[in-house]
Amino acid sequence: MFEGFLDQAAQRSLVEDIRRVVAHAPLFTPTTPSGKAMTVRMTSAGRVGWVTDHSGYRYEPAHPNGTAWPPIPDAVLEIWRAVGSKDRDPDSCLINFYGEDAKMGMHQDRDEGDFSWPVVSVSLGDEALFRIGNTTRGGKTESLWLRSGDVVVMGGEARLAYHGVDRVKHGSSLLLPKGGRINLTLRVVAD
Ligand SMILES: O=C(O)CCC(=O)C(=O)O
Ligand SMILES: [Fe+2]
Repeated sequence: MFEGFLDQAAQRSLVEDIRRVVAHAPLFTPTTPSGKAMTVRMTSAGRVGWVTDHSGYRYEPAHPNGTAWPPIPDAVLEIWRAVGSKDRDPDSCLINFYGEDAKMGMHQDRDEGDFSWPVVSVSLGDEALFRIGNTTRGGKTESLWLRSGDVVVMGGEARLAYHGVDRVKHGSSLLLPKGGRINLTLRVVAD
């Protein structure tokens, strides 16, 4: 965990980059394979983007509306190169938006083809209570508040750790005028 990795100016600039991505690839409400709407809204940048619907969890080369995902902004790639890997760039940047009452249940990130690459996560906006456990469901977990500008790397042992977001403290940051939290997750998909 890199606390306060991004300064205010870097955070504001990233928000502008994300606004440009969202202008091309609008946020959508994903549904789980069992048909339940998730509470986060999401979109992606990169060669492929993560989607979920009745057909399952997977990476797709296009947004559900049929258009190609926009490229990953350079400033986002720079974060990956600094803390993730210099050997290759990520294929995908998932953009999660947490409004009031949004959360994310405990899960593993395992739709990628190669778990030797880390997952890099960037938090912007409202504070979130992040929970991380073991590589098997259940057991002891650890909770930490992720604040705007924090960067988390899930690699090695932690790459397949169960994790989730229990809650977001709405209005705890001034970065986004209407409140809310943006989380970026960078991943090598490798297939
Ligand atoms: O919002 C977060 O901090 C975590 C997001 C996450 O785990 C995911 O998108 O897979
Ligand atoms: Fe995840």
